[in-house]
Amino acid sequence: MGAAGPPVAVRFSAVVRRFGKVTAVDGLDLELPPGRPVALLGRNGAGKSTTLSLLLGLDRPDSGAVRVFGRAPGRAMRDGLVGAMLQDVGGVSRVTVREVVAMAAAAAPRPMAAGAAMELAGVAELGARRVDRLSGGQQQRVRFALAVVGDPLLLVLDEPTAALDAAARRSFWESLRAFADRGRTVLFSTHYIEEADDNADRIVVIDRGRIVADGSGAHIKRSVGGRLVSLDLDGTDPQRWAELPGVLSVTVHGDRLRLRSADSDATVRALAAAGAVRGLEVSPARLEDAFLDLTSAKSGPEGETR
Ligand SMILES: Nc1ncnc2c1ncn2[C@@H]1O[C@H](COP(=O)(O)OP(=O)(O)OP(=O)(O)O)[C@@H](O)[C@H]1O
Repeated sequence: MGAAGPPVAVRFSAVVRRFGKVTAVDGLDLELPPGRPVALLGRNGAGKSTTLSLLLGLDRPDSGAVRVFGRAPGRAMRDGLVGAMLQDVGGVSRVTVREVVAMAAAAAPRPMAAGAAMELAGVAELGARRVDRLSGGQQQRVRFALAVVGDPLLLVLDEPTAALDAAARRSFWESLRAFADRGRTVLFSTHYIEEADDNADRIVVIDRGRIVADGSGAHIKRSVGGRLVSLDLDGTDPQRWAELPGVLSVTVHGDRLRLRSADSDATVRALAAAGAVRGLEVSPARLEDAFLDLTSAKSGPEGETR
């Protein structure tokens, strides 16, 4: 922890992690200042879980370094600075919610009251219930209570809402924001850009183990930019449109062709000249489009990715 300015919560320096031929994390440089919710966004297999495992000291990089509040990840965990909610946490049987949260509190160096963690997670009224008899959504909330009861400075969550329905998601994010409002750093992974945009101040987009965008939702949208020109597929190879003026990328969604364009007027003129105007629409690029563009195997010309 340096004397100048606040300490960095998380620092990845040139981190590489390979599994056989797969490079799951590919030279990752990332710095998170304390006190903000940050989303790690990427599609399946992008390297999110591996990144979080390295951060938690559950795995080690092949090269590069990971530091959490200036300490080795394992040390930071043992010092109670980090709380985690991972994807595959085995169920606990026979104990009640209150018991399991109290046990976790007893194991932490400087916990909050078990009741406070249950309150924060929205499981205060489930205290006397057996954990193994709760619904999936309720169990997820208990896991959240277990992750926060140590009152960690950094909370790490791997796809925390994967198994939740819409209502459970909403209340989960409320709990998470309430925790972040205590000035804690929160890093969560997700597949969903809307979820990232709604619940994080900063979105780090990762693809093939590399950061392809980093900033607010608005920043990411701007950095991808452009407008979306969509039209009905005409049965020809979509690739033929990749070379049209302005076109940054070409994707196919159902029976629609989507061209993201830096100059939609020029793209539309070229399409019209080629007689391809069926169902033509021009719209601003949405956040979802930006994400797809950043992370889908590019079918158009390689775009600037940062
Ligand atoms: N223990 C492992 N052994 C072999 N390959 C692995 C291992 N862990 C991860 N990988 C591979 O590394 C890549 C990144 O996986 P990772 O689980 O980090 O991605 P992810 O972004 O978390 O994906 P998801 O959203 O599906 O959980 C994938 O290609 C995956 O198959």
